[in-house]
Amino acid sequence: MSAVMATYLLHDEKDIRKKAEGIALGLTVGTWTDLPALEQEQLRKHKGEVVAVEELGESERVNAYFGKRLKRAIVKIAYPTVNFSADLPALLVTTFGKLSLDGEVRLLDLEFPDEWKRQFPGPRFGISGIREKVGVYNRPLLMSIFKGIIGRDLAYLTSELKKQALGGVDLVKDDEILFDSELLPFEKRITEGKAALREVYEQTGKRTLYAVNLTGKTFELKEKAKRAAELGADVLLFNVFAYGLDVLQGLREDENITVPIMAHPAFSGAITPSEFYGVAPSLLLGKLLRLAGADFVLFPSPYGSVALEREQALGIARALTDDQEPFARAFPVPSAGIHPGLVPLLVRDFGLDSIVNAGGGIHGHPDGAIGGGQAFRAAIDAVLAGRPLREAAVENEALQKAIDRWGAVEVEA
Ligand SMILES: CSCCC(=O)C(=O)COP(=O)(O)O
Ligand SMILES: [Mg+2]
Repeated sequence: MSAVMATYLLHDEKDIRKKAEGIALGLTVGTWTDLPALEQEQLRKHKGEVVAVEELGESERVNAYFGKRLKRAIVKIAYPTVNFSADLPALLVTTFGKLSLDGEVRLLDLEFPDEWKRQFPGPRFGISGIREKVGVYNRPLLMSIFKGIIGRDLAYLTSELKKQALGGVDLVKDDEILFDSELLPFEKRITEGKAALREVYEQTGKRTLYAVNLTGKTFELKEKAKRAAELGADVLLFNVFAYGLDVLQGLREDENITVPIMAHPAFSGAITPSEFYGVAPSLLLGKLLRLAGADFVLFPSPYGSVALEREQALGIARALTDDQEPFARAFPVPSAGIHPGLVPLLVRDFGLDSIVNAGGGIHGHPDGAIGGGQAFRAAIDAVLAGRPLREAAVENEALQKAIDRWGAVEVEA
C-alpha cells in the first residue's frame, strides 16, 4: 500500500498508543472497532496505521500553558495516498489539519513514496541552473539585500543596485518588505534594474542577477509573474508563507513563468519555532519548499540576528540539497545579521553550494555597498584558500575595515 509517513512529537499523553490510534483513525476513516466487519473490509485500504510509538524523556522547556515540562513521545503514522489528491493542501490537511489544533503536537517530518513525490515539480533551475546564470561554479554565491529603499525612487534604486553589483555580488534581492508603489513600480524595477546591471556588466564583465519581489493579491500573481518573465526578470522573490505552498507550486509549474523563484521565510516563524507545536523547519522550509519548486530558500542562520538552532538550520540545508531526492537541488541561503567575519562559519556549515546573504553587512560597511561586497568576496576567497580572515585582511583594505567594524570568527581547520 502506498502511504505517506508522518512523524509527530506528542506531549503528555497518558496513553500515547491510544492517542496515536485516535489520530490515525480520526484523520482517515473515523471510527473502526465499532464498524461491522463488511464495512471494516471496505475501509481497510483507507485506514491510517500507527507504525511506531517511541516514548522519550521530558520536554526541554517548561510548557507555558501547563507550567511544567511534559512527557514526550515520537509517533509515526502511515496515511494511504489513495485518501488524498497529489497536492500540498490535501497533504497538509490530511497529516496535520485539525490535528494541528489538538493540543501539544508537532509535525516533525513527512516521508513520501517515490512515485507520489514525482507528481511534484521541484525547482526548475536549482543550484546548477542558477550557477549557469551567474557563471560561478567554484564558490558559495554572494547576495546582497536592498536596504533603505522604501520611499525612494527608481534613480536611487538603480544607483544602489549598481553599487552592490560593483562590489562583486552575484545577486541582489529586494527586501521582502518592499511592495509596489508609484515611486517603485514592479515593471520599472525590472526593466531599469536590468539596464543598470547591464551597464555594470559592460564595465566589469561581472554578471549580477536581480530578484524582484513578486507581491499583490494571490489571484493576480500569475499574470504579474508572466509579465515579469516577458520583461526578462532574473529572479522572483516570493513571500511564500504569506500565500501558501501551493501558490509557489502554481508559479513554478506555469510554463510561461520560467524564472527562478526565491522563497523568503517571512511569516514561517508563526509556524515553526515552538518545541511543542507547529512544523519542524527542516520539513516546512526544506523538504516542502523544494518539493513545491523553490530554487533558493532563505532561512535564519545559526549565527546572525534572527538565529535558528544550528541543527535546525543544517536540517533545512540538508533537505534542500540531499541528492537522493528526484528533484533539482535548491540553494540554501542562511541569512539575517550576516557580516564578512561570519563567512568561515557559514562555509564550514553550509559548504560551497550555499549563498552568503547580507543586507546590513553590505550597506553598513564603512565604504558603503561597494566596500561591503568586496569585503565579503575577499572573506569567501580567504576561507576557500584556507587562510584566516585576519591574515587575508592585511592585503585587503575592505575586509580589514569590515573586521574592524564587526569582528571575525575563525574556525578550526
Ligand atoms: C530571517 S532570514 C531573512 C533575512 C532578511 O530578510 C533580511 O533582510 C536580512 O537582512 P540583514 O540586514 O539582517 O542581513
Ligand atoms: Mg529582509
